[in-house]
Amino acid sequence: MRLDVVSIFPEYLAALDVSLVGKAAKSGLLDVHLHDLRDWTHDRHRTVDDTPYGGGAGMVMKPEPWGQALDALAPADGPTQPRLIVPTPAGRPFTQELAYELAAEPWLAFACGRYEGIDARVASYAAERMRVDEVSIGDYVLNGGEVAVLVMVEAVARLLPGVIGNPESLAEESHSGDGLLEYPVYTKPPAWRGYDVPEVLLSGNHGLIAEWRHEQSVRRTAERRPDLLAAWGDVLSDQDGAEGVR
Ligand SMILES: Nc1nc2cc(Br)ccc2s1
Repeated sequence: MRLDVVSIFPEYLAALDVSLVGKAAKSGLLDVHLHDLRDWTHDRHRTVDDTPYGGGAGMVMKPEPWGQALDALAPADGPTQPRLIVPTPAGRPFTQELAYELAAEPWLAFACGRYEGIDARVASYAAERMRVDEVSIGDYVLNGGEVAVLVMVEAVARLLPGVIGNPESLAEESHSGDGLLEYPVYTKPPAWRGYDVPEVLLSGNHGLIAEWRHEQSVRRTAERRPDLLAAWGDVLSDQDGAEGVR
């Protein structure tokens, strides 16, 4: 997968060279290209923003640099086009489902907005030749799209075949196929500061363990994300809670 990221702070994306994503890049699974939007400005101050039409506080990112950046990294007469992702608080929610969808794309481009956002005509211009998704990573406002890109790139990259060691671990994560939150996990020692690992996990009875884990997932989802529980009936039992038996 090729990834292009355009930002006025490309150094913000240096984190993509670290850890799992960095390993994927070094192994050739990811081909990451960072671009400084100011490379497509032509005035002495390398201006990328201006005051908003219609008034209001803050500044808006000018369309010209973005248009030239998109034309440079994805020429209109090129053989293929990227899928353009524009992080914005006003976007569609970024979900695990969307992460899987993006992981299937051969080429993603990310446009990192700053200030009050990017002139709306840029997305319209881009949509003439590439798929454009304006995406939100949550109902809060950041100072720019760079952090959102780091979140989305990590969520997408880890789904690429060969990036994480044990693909089986993807199946049981929160927000994986069954729509439930992940069950609580434990490791040695069996007793720690007055907390014991739930007995069922030490039993070796894989059927009981699977049943306990499912019930814990449902319990957690009901407590923390009842909105996700719409598809599940009340299968909670009155077994010991996940905090362990004191
Ligand atoms: N939650 C989010 N906040 C922001 C702010 C700006 Br400015 C650009 C993108 C995003 S995504």
